[in-house]
Amino acid sequence: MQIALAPMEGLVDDILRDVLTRVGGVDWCVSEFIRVNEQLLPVSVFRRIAPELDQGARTRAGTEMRVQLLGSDPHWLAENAVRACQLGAPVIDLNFGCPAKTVNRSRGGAVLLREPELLHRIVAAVRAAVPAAIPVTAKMRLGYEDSDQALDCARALAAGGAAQLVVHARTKADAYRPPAYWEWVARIQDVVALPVYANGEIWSVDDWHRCRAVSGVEDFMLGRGLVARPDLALQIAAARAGTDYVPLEWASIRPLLQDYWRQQRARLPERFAPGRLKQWLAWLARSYPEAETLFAEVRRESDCARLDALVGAPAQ
Ligand SMILES: Cc1cc2nc3c(=O)[nH]c(=O)nc-3n(C[C@H](O)[C@H](O)[C@H](O)COP(=O)(O)O)c2cc1C
Repeated sequence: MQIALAPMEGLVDDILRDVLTRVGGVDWCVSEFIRVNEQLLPVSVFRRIAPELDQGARTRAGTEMRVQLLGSDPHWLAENAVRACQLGAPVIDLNFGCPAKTVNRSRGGAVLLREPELLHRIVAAVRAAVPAAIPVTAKMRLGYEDSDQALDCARALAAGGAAQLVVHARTKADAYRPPAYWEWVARIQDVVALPVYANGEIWSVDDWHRCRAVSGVEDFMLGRGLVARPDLALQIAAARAGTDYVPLEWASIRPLLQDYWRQQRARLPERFAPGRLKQWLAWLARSYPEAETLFAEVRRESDCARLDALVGAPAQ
């Protein structure tokens, strides 16, 4: 079984990847998407979105970080994939699932799922351009309005040379509304010979048990569930191994939040750092009552020094 941390643009940046992968149980993670238009992006863009490239494409915990590209032009995706590889990307992941309006108006993300033939051309172009040793992988939703073409899309990605497929088991029209249709992961795995990961709505070990039973696959990608409960991957690994595991309590999570805040504060201007803190804390508040209390205290606070006092200093 492999467990991956999902790419989440605007939320799972390198700092959160650092903190979450240090908790453990995550086999690999992915950068936020790098938007590719009709140009070769400067090296600085890759370094900004995927700073781990400068440390062997690994988080501090040693977890592999893959680079995700999003776009619709096979040629320019291939050119930028080559650059990412030159900078050290161990895997190129292609995003065919982003539901954001701006992204889809300019033809990227989930809208491409209406055109399986284009999916094939994109993967094939990237596959042909990057070194043979670098896997090209894909992440897809089930479709745009409906899942009528889901199997065709998966087949097209496989035929184009994708080495692995993550299926976020919902259409663009479903947005993030539960449920996730894990049965579609099984249908997709039936028609392609590459490893398929199930993704969507795994918030707990119980969800994982059900997802595993319904999808039939053995590999999983966790997004919001892991952001809200940082040891979810460890909980799942223990459940799979049949070993005892005591879930982390807030006393163990709080130092992670403190470290996250310290890193965000060191990087961001004072007016942006509080937003980042509140964003993660809002997710943690779903799992830990103490985080809910802390969130209520910080939500209207924008002064970084006062937030330092509320969040507390990380133990050195
Ligand atoms: C805030 C946010 C940002 C996301 N950004 C990306 C992204 O950059 N690339 C991508 O492939 N998927 C992105 N996704 C989708 C997630 O990777 C994942 O497929 C989705 O959240 C479902 O999994 P979950 O239910 O475990 O969260 C994003 C999702 C959210 C909520």
